[in-house]
Amino acid sequence: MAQFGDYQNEIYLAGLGGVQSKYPMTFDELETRAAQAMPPSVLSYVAGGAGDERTQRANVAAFDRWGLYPRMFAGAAERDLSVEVFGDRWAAPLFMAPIGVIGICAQDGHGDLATADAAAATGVPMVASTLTVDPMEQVAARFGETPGFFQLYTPTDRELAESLVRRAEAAGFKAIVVTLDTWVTGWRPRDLATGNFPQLRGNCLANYRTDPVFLDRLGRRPEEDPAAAVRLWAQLFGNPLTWEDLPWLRSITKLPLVVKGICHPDDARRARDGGVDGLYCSNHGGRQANGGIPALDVLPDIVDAADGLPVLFDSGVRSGSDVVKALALGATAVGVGRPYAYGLALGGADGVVHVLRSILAEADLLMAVDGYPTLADLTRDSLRAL
Ligand SMILES: Cc1cc2nc3c(=O)[nH]c(=O)nc-3n(C[C@H](O)[C@H](O)[C@H](O)COP(=O)(O)O)c2cc1C
Ligand SMILES: CCCCCCC(=O)C(=O)O
Repeated sequence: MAQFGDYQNEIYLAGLGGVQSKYPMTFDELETRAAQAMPPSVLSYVAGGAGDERTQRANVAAFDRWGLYPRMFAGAAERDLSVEVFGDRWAAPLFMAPIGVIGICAQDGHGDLATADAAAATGVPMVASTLTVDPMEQVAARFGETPGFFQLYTPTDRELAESLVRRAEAAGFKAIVVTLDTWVTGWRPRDLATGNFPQLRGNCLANYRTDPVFLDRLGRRPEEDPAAAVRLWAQLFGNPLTWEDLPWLRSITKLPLVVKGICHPDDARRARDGGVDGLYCSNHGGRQANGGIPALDVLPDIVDAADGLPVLFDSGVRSGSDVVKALALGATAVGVGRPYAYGLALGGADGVVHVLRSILAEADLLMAVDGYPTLADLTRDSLRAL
């Protein structure tokens, strides 16, 4: 049985490692090299966060407060990391978190498609943002056998929202992830300094530009009047949802519905009672609210409140050992964010594949070394607070 840890041998055999390694072997090196490769405004968009980025750093530091107990005589020669999520069996409990405008991270500007190619190559699902450079149908067509989710930024115009969801269903996405924490962008000093938001907005409209309801609202094709398309931005993006909207969201799709941004157990319970199929514990990587709580710290409370519903998690995941810790704290599957954007900037689809395979290999080898052959073996008792 092939194991994710086999990537270690592949790296040795292919000579990908060493001082002049083709790809970085640590997150720090990945970030440094990506920073050299990315245009400054794209780097500020990806790397930056809210305020002085305290929460962003705290997300990462939270993982250091947990240690995994090594267990002996566990015979973990073979590991099974597979997990069932909404009826599909994933080879590993890892997915790519939605990254809006990811297209611009690739050198050819089509990073959405390259990310989808990486999903197809690795079996690691992509959650495709509403805000893509290429339309969702083209993204989904590249997934191959790998399932993909569609992340919805809910437009104020409900008919437009419903149209996006219908298209996601038709394109074969397997779940709808509604992001709740970003109906307006937070205070992001790096983006303010580079002034890149107008350019970003112009680059993420593919799903709207190809939408029949949007085109109907516009009256003519956006190519004929790009300024009008941009003026419509406020209606596309700025919808402060309330609990009153949940029954409507639930009603517009038969696909599994997941709500992203859940970091309080009361919200988790209320969403569960409102009929969602999954909770997504995330503080948006500290990009939205500064001075908050690391997402990992609230994960166990969300898992308890979920009462058996799947809980997706992201924010601060930088390595395979981070993935293992989040799983031990109860996550059903763990999302990688910034690291794969950096992989994309460095090496296109190949770069993303390397980042994902490295994270999976580290997680797998850690489970081998520390004696956890299956995900079921990883529990809160596997961890010790440091
Ligand atoms: C450049 C960038 C763009 C993002 N765009 C979206 C988005 O369109 N939709 C969404 O739900 N989350 C978005 N996120 C948040 C990610 O899904 C995820 O929550 C975050 O990256 C986790 O933090 P980390 O990357 O530091 O681990 C974005 C994150 C980054 C870095
Ligand atoms: C004008 C681009 C806004 C992009 C918002 C995407 C996002 O969620 C993020 O965190 O950035």
